[in-house]
Amino acid sequence: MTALKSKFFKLNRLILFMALTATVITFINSLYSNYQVQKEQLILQAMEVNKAYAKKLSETTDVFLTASLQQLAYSAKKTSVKMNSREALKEEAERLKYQTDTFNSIVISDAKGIAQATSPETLDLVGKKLVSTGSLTILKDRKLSISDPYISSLKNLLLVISAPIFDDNKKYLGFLGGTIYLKKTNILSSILGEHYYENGSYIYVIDKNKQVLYHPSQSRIGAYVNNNTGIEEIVTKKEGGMLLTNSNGIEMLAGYAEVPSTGWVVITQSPLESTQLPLTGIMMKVITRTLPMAFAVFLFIWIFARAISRPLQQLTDKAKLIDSPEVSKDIEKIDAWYVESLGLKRAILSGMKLLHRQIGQLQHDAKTDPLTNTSNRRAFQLRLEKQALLETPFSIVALDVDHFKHVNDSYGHSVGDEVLKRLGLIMTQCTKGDDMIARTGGEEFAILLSNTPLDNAVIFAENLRLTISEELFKTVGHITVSIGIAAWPNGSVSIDETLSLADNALYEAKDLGRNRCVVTR
Ligand SMILES: Nc1nc2c(ncn2[C@@H]2O[C@H](COP(=O)(O)OP(=O)(O)OP(=O)(O)O)[C@@H](O)[C@H]2O)c(=O)[nH]1
Repeated sequence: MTALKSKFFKLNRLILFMALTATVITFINSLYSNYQVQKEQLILQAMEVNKAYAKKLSETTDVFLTASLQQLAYSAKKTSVKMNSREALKEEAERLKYQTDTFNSIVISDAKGIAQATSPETLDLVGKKLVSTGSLTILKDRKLSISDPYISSLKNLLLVISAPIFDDNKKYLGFLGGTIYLKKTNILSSILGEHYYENGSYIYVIDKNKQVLYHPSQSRIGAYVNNNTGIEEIVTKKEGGMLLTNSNGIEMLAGYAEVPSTGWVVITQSPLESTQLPLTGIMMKVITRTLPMAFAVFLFIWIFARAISRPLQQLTDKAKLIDSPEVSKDIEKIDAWYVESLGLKRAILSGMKLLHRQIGQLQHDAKTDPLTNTSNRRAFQLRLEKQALLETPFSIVALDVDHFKHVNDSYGHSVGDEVLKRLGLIMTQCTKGDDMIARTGGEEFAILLSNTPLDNAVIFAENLRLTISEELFKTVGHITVSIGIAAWPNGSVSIDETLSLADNALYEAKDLGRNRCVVTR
């Protein structure tokens, strides 16, 4: 990953992105499922309403047809004695026609199919033979019946509700028929037409042959329904609900129910689209009610995520300053409140501790002579530079073991080492905290006496020389040392020159016979 990318992908931003994505996805998902559920509910409801409505209308139609048949049957019984009087028959026809709005016209025929009376009279059929298919079927069947629709001799699309007329000896005398003109205002249109919905809903009635008996659009009456996707199921099942595409290609929710006395089917249909109209309003309500919660969830995730990221962010920031000695204290203060962050904090702290310890060890090693555990030449040089910087006065005591080669040669190198170690200890015991002892060569040492004037340094050096000469070294016995002393400041002499002056004094001490102190003033 490039540096640019890694800078962009900050934990805070990632968490914000995660919180936002989670909230938006949840919100959209909940909206979508709500939408689907509401849609299904609305469809189911509309379907149930249409089914119930179709059932109710089919029952109403059935009640009307049954009542009409009863009415005609009763009238036919009364008419049997009037068959010889056209006047009486005319009166009965008039009564049936005008007493109720049930029929568009009434025809009373004799057994041969000759019309004996009509109402209204304008039909102009009296005395004429009825030749329409409907009339011939009625004459043949001789029973209470409701005909299939047919086109009459007067070119009306009609159906006939008829009752046979028998005398007391069961002799067939003719029939009494009430017609319903399907394409004109009729009782069916009165029963069904007063029921209508808004939003493109409508009712229609078909017979067993899928021929339309009633439809709000008059041009459809008498036509056969063929290009409706659900019509086969409707005529087979006779009762139920379904989604279909009507003859105009519109998706409709249909409920349908059979009229038991005729086998007709009443169908109520409403456009699928109109049933979904309330959806927008419902969804708006869902959105306005869900949004505050979604916002609260987002806020909660964000705040919580920030709380999770905070200790990690702080640990990262502090870990960058790992070389600073103060940073451990800052890391200690970080509130690592959950297990992983606490583990990380502890790991960083112990890592830092280890690192500082190792750095300390390395620093110590870089400045220390491993044999005598005194400082080395490099550390001594740095100390001199510091003295110069702070302009603190000091004295240098340069010390060299006399005839050390003889020690090595006589007792071995390791005995010589032990002598050097012991010397280091003796010098340490003789100096103060602020002084520095360094091994500057094989058997050479230099001691920096801080804030010590030359006279005091001479006293110190003389004491040290005596202490060493009185010391009984293991295996070796007594040894002596030669010492050169110089002090700073000393006129225009530099600090480096001061060390050389001490060295020179030491060589002089050697030359003068060893085991002595020589001062450079
Ligand atoms: N055991 C031991 N010997 C060392 C060490 N460093 C240097 N020497 C020995 O110290 C001796 C120094 O010898 P020289 O330079 O001749 O000096 P000296 O014998 O002390 O004689 P003067 O200084 O003239 O009195 C040599 O034999 C070195 O091998 C060390 O770390 N351990």
